[in-house]
Amino acid sequence: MAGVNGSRDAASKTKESRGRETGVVVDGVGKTYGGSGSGESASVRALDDVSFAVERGEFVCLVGPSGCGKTTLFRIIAGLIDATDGTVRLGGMPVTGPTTDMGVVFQEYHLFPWLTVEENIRFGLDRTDRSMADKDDRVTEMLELVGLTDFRDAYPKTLSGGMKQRVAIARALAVDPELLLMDEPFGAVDAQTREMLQRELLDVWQSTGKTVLFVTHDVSEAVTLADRIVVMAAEPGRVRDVVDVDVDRPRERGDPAFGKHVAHVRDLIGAGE
Ligand SMILES: Nc1ncnc2c1ncn2[C@@H]1O[C@H](COP(=O)(O)OP(=O)(O)OP(=O)(O)O)[C@@H](O)[C@H]1O
Repeated sequence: MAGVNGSRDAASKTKESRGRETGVVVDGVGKTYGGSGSGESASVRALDDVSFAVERGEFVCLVGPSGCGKTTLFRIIAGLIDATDGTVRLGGMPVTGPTTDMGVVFQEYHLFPWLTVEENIRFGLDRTDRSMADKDDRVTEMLELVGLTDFRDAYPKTLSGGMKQRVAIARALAVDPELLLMDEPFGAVDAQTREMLQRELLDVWQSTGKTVLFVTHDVSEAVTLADRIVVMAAEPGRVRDVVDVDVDRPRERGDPAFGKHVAHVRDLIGAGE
């Protein structure tokens, strides 16, 4: 099991080795919340000098203890909040706000309850200049991809949690983003559905070749899914290590190599607590 240093080197290596930078590069990102200067509110250093790169087509999971800044980092990468220091680049371009180059999936689905499954998937497409026929084809393709063709006209409230999350994934992928960015997407479903969604997500990833950055607090989930795992430490949030998951897919939880990776990542998370 190779531990790779998640330093600035990782960010620059990607750039150098490929000429043109692809995938995602998180470069020296820091975030300080609050601190009014009047002494009324103390500042919190949520992230400090976080650097790592996700290569194009790679599946990377981000794990760490509660409060290590996973949500903060996710929001910075998604362009929802600004970093205090450093930059995030996608395909070599700085991320300065939300962009259709990223499909974002949250734990809480965020579907529009007044729209059908089809209309939810079509939502982002309607903000592009694709032709109507192209949009129709894309929606049909996405419904097939996530196995919801028969639920095209259903409303979200009639769907199970797992089905809602499939709609959210289809909606995120519909505009053909470079990056699929996911924040604890399977955190609200039962264990059996979670395992099914994990298998389905791997199928989607393998068939689309998308770059995926997936935040989870579940180490087994990270070892099931990822090519590499970025392990964070808290106070301040920083990269402790980056672990290669060199276990063949499909991965079995009973496989000793799987267990070894889980134990290693748990040790890294526990170190220093
Ligand atoms: N809006 C905010 N204002 C001030 N402090 C914040 C804010 N959001 C987060 N923090 C602080 O920043 C640190 C990182 O929080 P964050 O929610 O990003 O961590 P996390 O790893 O996602 O935690 P969890 O796994 O518990 O959700 C924590 O100390 C938190 O209290």
